[in-house]
Amino acid sequence: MEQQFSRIAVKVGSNVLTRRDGTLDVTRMSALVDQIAELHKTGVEVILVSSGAVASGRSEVHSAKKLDSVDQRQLFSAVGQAKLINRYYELFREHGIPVGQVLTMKENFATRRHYLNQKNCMTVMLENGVIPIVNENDTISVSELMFTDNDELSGLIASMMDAQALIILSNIDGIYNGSPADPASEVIREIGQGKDLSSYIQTSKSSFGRGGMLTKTNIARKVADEGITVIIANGKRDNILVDLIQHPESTLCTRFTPSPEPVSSVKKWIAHSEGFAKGELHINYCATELLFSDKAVSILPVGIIDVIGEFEKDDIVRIVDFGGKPIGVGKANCDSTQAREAMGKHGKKPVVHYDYLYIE
Ligand SMILES: Nc1ncnc2c1ncn2[C@@H]1O[C@H](COP(=O)(O)OP(=O)(O)O)[C@@H](O)[C@H]1O
Ligand SMILES: N[C@@H](CCC(=O)OP(=O)(O)O)C(=O)O
Repeated sequence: MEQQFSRIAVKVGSNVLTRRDGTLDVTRMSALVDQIAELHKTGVEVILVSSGAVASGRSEVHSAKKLDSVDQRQLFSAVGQAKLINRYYELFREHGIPVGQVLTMKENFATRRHYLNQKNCMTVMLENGVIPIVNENDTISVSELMFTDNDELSGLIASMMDAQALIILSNIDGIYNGSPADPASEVIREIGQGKDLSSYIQTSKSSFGRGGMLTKTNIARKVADEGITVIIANGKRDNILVDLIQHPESTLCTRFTPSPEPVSSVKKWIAHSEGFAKGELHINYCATELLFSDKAVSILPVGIIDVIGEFEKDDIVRIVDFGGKPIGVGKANCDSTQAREAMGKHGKKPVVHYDYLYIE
């Protein structure tokens, strides 16, 4: 049977991999590994983004003194990640598939150079038949250096690796159109572009999860807007991965319709760089109108009314419209002093070139 996708990213949430008492659910892991191995053997390249380090370390160490939340996370993840990757290594070895560990953090996506280094690492792994198993490096990513959760990380990875699909496996069948606990609620099967889901999403999270359904939904929409199919499905259901790929019509899940327009690799990087912005370019009404038209336009000094913050050439800057609303991000073509000097003037070089501009 012809398969729809040749490269996918699969994100497995903590709750899929852990039992209620917080111990690692090796039976579930084994079932997921069997499915990934089956897809791998049919020629689908899989990048696995796996949570579960903290959850699996929790049962291994019992500290004599009370630990604060940062110490706990660092201790449990250091122990738990070793346990997790060891299990994966053994399970994939039974299928004759080599795996490699990629531990990363938010900062590694901030500069284009680090970004491309990571991309190269995973590309060379895939080219050599190695399945990358990615997780956040929880031992050193604390507070503002942390990803919201691994859903955010999986979105960045799917985008960076030009995956055709991102499958987010949680402990729920998809996004419900009401409280998941309400029997009248149903799974929304397809979510088109521009659909606002905020009224459906409860703030509740599963017991070991970090971000909840809201981050999943936000990240899913952003990634789908880059032309990548995003699927949210239940990782606790038997054979879910294989069914999603081989029987997409009859398998329960929520699917985000991907944008039909391809987005360039550099624009994908910029799209996910909002959190690294070093400054702001405030633009006038006319420039805002032009940015939302069909034309490919750059941010020219003549349309800039204010430059906030200090930034260097190639830093990420936020684009703010005439009403003070952030509307996008871009890579600066000059530093903030040069931008201020050129502001409001005609005939000057773009401060952000169209190729390095992402408007939301
Ligand atoms: N409308 C909704 N549809 C589905 N799940 C929802 C909804 N609103 C809130 N949730 C909650 O989101 C949880 C999944 O998010 P999360 O706890 O982050 O999981 P994971 O650990 O897999 O990342 C579900 O278990 C559910 O309790
Ligand atoms: N890096 C953490 C993942 C935490 C996290 O984001 O969990 P989840 O919300 O279940 O995807 C770990 O491995 O425990």
